[in-house]
Amino acid sequence: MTSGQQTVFCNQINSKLIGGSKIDQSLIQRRNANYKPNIWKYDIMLSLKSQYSEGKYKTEAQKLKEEVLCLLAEIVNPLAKLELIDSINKMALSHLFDKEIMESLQHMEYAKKKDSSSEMDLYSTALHFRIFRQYGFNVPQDVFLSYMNEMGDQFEVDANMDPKTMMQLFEASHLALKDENMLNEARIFCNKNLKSSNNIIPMEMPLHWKVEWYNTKRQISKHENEERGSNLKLLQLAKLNFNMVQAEHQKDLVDILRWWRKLGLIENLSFSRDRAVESFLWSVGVAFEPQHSHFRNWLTKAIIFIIVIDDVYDIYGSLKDLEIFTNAVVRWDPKEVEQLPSCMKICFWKLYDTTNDVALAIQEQMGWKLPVSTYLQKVWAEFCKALLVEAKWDQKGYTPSFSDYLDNGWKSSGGTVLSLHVLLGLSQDFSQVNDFLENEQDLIYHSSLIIRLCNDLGTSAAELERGDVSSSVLCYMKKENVKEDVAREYIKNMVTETWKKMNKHCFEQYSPSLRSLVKYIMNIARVTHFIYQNGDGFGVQDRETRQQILSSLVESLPLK
Ligand SMILES: CC(C)=CCC/C(C)=C/COP(=O)(O)OP(=O)(O)O
Ligand SMILES: [Mg+2]
Repeated sequence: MTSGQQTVFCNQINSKLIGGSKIDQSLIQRRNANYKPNIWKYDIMLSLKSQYSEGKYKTEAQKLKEEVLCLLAEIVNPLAKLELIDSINKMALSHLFDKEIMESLQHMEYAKKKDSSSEMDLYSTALHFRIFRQYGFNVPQDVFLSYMNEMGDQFEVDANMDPKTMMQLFEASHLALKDENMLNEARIFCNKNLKSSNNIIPMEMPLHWKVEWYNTKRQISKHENEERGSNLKLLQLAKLNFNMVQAEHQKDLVDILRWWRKLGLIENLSFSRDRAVESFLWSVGVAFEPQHSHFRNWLTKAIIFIIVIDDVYDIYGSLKDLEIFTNAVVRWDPKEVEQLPSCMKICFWKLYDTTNDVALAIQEQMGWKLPVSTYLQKVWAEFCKALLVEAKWDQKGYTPSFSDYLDNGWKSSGGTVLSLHVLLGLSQDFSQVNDFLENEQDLIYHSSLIIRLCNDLGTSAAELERGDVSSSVLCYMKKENVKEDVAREYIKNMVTETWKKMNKHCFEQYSPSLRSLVKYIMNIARVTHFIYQNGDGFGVQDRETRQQILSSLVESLPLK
């Protein structure tokens, strides 16, 4: 039976059953997505233990940190200082030097204002522009004006410029805001020229879209190859810090796997993905800093449930089941699931218990008296309601309009669930959570939209094959009557435009703690880029995702 026929069959059963009578579960045909089983041997993962938790390494790292601080203070040349800051960031050390980097940049900005005659070449301009924007300084795009043609609508520079400059310009152009035409031109110019010189410089995702922690080892080895004497201490610190932070992540992972095994959920859901390790990798990508262990624990649990519940809606549940399940989540009431098949009952109970436990843990950890579970429950309800809308479309074989699809799709992406965990787990106080929800909603929306678009770009092929009809790729193809490759290009462009809208939050006058919340929410979008860059990194987890897990969570760096 094809999946389309299955859907029809399911609908007939649904219409027979709706009307209050008890559901005969044996009559319902269930789908199966044939997702591969978990590839990680939990016993081996549970035995992960790193020597880098030992106190002696902390002392060594502190000494190296002080030496790098001296280096940062000593460098007078602005370009050399910016390059050092760039290296610190790329090797995931920025959290150790946040205050000093900010002070250095403020000082540099002041000095530049005093001496505005100093000329910069394109490489320095682009580096300066990117680093300052990253730290919230409102550098105008006009710094690139002298590289534009007279009309100001095209980049007029040598396309054979040295690769280092081209890469720097490429990176800078991704910090553009909406309607910044010069930066848009710069991006188009670099994309075109980098593509044609693909053999010399491999085409990459821009740094601004990359997950800092996933990229750290590569950056360390790049620096090692280009090593200049003065940066030796920085390199030593980066390697040691990587191993020490990884040791913390390993402890977190062990905690999560113990919880996951004890929960005993997946044994009851044969159709669903068992992705505890991959979900943990996701939360490491959102906040890798060692002090955020609790947050990673809470977020990983949420991600595991997003995946499982998504499978319940996309694969297993009949429409009647899904309406009951959604209603139970909306009412947050275990009594509502009586009529469901046992696996869905168990899924609800486990979600209910886990969410309430996480809410209590957040309250305890943060010292809040407010009922955090109400916030979490609401966001789970919104997620399930959006999944129900998609399930109805799919099971009826109905393709929504592109805009209707996206209006629902950003909610079904799970981005709001993830973002709320960021706010609850990483805010300074509860008023900050409420302020953020009131004033910065668009950031949550845009980050969620990127999840939806990247997910659709990565998974639509398999979903189309399975007979699912809701995907931005398909909706756009139908709306515009175009082929798949045209739709994919359009959606890729939408991702770029959405980043521009998110970038505006880089330049708001935020407090440092609010600035980091913005960064963590943007990190959600960055992880999505990684997971779905070459297809479905969650569904098919034995390629890039596996490599990244080994590299980030399992294998330490040899220290010479
Ligand atoms: C953990 C997070 C936030 C994941 C990203 C989006 C998501 C809901 C994936 C579920 O898998 P899927 O590929 O089956 O998604 P969908 O069914 O929505 O297409
Ligand atoms: Mg799905």
